[in-house]
Amino acid sequence: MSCLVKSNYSHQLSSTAMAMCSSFCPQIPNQLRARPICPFPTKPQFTLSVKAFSSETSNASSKADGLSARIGFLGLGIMGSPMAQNLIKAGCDVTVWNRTKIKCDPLISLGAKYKSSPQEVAASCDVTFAMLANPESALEVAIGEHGAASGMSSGKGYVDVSTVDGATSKLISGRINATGASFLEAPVSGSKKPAEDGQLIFLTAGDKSLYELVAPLLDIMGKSRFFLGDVGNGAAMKLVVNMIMGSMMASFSEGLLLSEKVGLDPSVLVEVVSQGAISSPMYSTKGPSMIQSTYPTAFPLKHQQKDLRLALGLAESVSQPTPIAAAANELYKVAKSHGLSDQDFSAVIEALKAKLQNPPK
Ligand SMILES: NC(=O)C1=CN([C@@H]2O[C@H](COP(=O)(O)OP(=O)(O)OC[C@H]3O[C@@H](n4cnc5c(N)ncnc54)[C@H](OP(=O)(O)O)[C@@H]3O)[C@@H](O)[C@H]2O)C=CC1
Ligand SMILES: O=CC(=O)O
Repeated sequence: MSCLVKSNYSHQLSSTAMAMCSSFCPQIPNQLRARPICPFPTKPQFTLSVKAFSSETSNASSKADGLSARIGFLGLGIMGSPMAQNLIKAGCDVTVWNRTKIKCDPLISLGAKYKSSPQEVAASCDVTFAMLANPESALEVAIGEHGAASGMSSGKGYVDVSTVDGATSKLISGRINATGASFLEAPVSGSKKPAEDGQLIFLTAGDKSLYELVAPLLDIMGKSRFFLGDVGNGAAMKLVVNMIMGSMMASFSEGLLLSEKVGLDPSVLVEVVSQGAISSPMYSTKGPSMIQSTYPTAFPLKHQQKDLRLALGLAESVSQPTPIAAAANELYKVAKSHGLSDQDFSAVIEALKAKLQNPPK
């Protein structure tokens, strides 16, 4: 396993690193170049890999001359839109597709190209990212009719950043590899704001060469990246992290409601929690709106429940007891059944309120 973190690097990029960064994103503005957005290791290992993406030219030097990698982005929801936007703002050549076409428009106005199917995006790009809702949509977009796989071929790369289970990821990987292309799973930890701020954490696994090749792009969208080995390990890491997060939010919800019931001010609870050993940015950012019973969506509740469901499946596959996550999952299911799927996952607190626990007959 290896991990690279933006802040671990010197803010002064080596000239080689800058040249490599430029080969992907030739128009990175100077103010971004001054920041450590392309934190290469001191020994860049990209020269040969860059050639692999250069489908219109066969030598790396012409690539460095400005024939930048063409990047596809499939899925422009809460996460995909800001991620693609950061690539565009960094000067990358980005082609977008989204099932609901209108969500492409803001990115097209920023300079993105548009293609009308995942197949066309993959066919016209060197590396294609996909950020989709769940295993079903990730499969449909990757290997369904007019899916990305049908536009892939040797020398191209497919990077799935959606949160799915390992079996889904392996299925997609197999179909992508069968075209001669490379596959990397790279689910992200971090929500809407980290996506906007380029502060995501990438949990990658699969083709190491592709990982190294797209590292400068991951560094535009994120603050750190882990390479975890074989396909399935990135998905598993993401599901374990989100299993913990879902349980934490359910427990926090119980605490907020209990504090209020016994006459305490839940805002003070949020403050106390924020100063102690269980402090988490999640509690301090979401606590105040939860107290107001408002749940502006950053991470949709339906996705958190999907992640708990997939994590429970993962746990079952290795006979690992996870009773706390199982209980939390039931709460998210209750919340979903009351129409809260598209609210932020902090709306799980509603499932603990008497009116939802004992709905009127
Ligand atoms: N939001 C967050 O905080 C985080 C989310 N994630 C994960 O990232 C992924 C995306 O999340 P997020 O952006 O929040 O989700 P959204 O619900 O905002 O976006 C989902 C995307 O998937 C597309 N989609 C859904 N079903 C299909 C389908 N059948 N065919 C084609 N496209 C489809 C949607 O297209 P359309 O616009 O047409 O509906 C949209 O582009 C999920 O796996 C989630 O678990 C990971 C980290 C944080
Ligand atoms: O998957 C959600 C997140 O915040 O990470």
